Amino acid sequence: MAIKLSTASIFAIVIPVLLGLLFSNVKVSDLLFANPVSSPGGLEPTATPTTVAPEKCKQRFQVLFRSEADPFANVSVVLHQNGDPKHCGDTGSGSKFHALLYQNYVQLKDGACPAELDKYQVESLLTKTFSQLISTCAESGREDKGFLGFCDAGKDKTPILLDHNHLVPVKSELMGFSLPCRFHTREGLRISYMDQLTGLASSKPIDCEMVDTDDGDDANTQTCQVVEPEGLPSEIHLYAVPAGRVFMFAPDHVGEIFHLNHVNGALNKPIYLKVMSLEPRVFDVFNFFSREESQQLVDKAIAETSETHRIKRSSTGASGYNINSRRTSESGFDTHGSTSTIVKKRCFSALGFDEYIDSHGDGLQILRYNVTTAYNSHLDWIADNDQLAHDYQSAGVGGNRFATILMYMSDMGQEDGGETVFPHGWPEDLAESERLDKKTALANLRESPNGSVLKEGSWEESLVATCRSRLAVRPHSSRAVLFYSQHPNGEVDNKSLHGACPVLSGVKYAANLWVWNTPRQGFSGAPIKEKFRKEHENTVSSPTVEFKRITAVFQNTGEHEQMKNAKLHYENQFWGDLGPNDPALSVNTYEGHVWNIFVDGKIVKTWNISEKRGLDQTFTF
Ligand SMILES: O=C(O)CCC(=O)C(=O)O
Ligand SMILES: [Fe+2]
Repeated sequence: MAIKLSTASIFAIVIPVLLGLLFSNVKVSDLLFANPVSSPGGLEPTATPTTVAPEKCKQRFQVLFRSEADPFANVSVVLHQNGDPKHCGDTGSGSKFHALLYQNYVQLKDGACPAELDKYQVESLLTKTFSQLISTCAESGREDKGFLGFCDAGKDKTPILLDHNHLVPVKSELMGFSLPCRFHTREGLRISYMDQLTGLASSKPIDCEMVDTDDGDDANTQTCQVVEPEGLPSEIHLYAVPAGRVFMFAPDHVGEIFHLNHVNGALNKPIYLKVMSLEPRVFDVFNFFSREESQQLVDKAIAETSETHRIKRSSTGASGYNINSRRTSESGFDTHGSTSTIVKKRCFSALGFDEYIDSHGDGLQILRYNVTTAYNSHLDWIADNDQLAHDYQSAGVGGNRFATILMYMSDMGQEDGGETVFPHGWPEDLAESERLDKKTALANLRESPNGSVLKEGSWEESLVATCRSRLAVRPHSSRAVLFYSQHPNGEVDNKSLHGACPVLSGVKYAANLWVWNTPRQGFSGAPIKEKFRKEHENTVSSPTVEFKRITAVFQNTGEHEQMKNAKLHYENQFWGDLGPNDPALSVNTYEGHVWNIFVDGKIVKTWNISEKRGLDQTFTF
């Protein structure tokens, strides 16, 4: 097939080559945004690709789909914007979609028709084809940019993820070069190969019916009985995730089931979700982890002795070890235990990640609540602070927590307390007329035998009243819940407010994983605020370079009165107290790490670790 280049596309290729020569020290990642004259496409080697014969091209295309026939002949691909249960457009059935995909495939490498496509090429191809067929999936307010404008929200709204430089930009007359979307199924599976689409077009997704289980041994009190689907689908639903964003489930109604048959949960059973609330988005997670795993996590947490990881009174906030009277629980971290590693990886798969990225999650936090202890309502999304280099503005290019998976490791009875409450949500299984108001709930509590453990008029007592009138999830060993702290566009979801209800009897153990939309603060690739960027460019380590381990010792000499409340932090993560009477703190660290001294929540001293100072370094102040 002859390839015609329009004048516009010739300019689009030639001009970037010239610019590339002029600005050869400009990073590719700085260029990868919708801008017709600055694309990495132009920086690629200019050797002419070998064009293959049309017959061979066709064959290769069929192999990519593992299908000689058009898999979409009777199937329409229905497109959704990330997190939105309503669709925004569709391809219609018939040969148009397949034919256009072929045309774009041929153009993808200027007629070279690669025998294999990586996931980024697949995404680029799909983005381009959908943009040509569907005009209704634009971002509101930017309708003129069409679907491409949805996928590439622009430099100020696209966080740079670790694989940013792998993205294959889409060339178009409208946007020049723009970033592609990613595509996931309703259940979160990322489309990385064309034949996945063939599979989706040739069988309906497995569905399930909820039935009560009597084994009582794992996951939850209900289980999902697979309902074998009959016939062929007439639609495939795909969820388009803009560049730089993360997949989020798109719940439509309370009680709806998401059967994640691509994610192996506890005891090799597929995980499934049941929608508990739409605002906030809260899901009951079934088959997520087993009682055995739950016991292993508790045992390890109890046995942990290291100061930074052992279970102790919980702290709050983005930085520092700050005891807060509104969080009276105890907690510790399990960052590298074998069960915790398995569970963390499972969390990522369940959330729609196709790979585990350690820096997108905090360590698994193990929580313990004794009688009366609780965590008052809060957001897991971290509020920003001008002093911090990390950019927490997830609606822009920043990174923050976007999802929490909370796992329960104790069975709490109806009167035992310890639920997780969502004060903006409503009990999922109660008719409106049966809901309790807060006042009645408080009166009932005061009359109940467990009510007397809390002080009258305390915030804990008031929280119990909220717990008994709003959506509250009761802990049940090996039950898990998922909720989102962000909207799909990265804006904080204030309705995700939640709290841990006071325990009224027994002990509650739970574990949570906070998952971030970018690498979290202090890690390579984490977003840094503009004003701190220069400083960081010289210090942040590249993930591909091996560094030597450095032992650094920090000590307060006691000479400076203003340092009497000094606290050592790795970036903004609390490490230990460093008052004049505290022992020196010795840490293992690496080139490029940044250690800070905080006094009263403010950074007063910073050290950038450099190998040049040797492998044993001492810092006194
Ligand atoms: O323990 C719970 O139920 C909730 C814990 C929580 O929200 C947290 O640790 O951030
Ligand atoms: Fe929380």
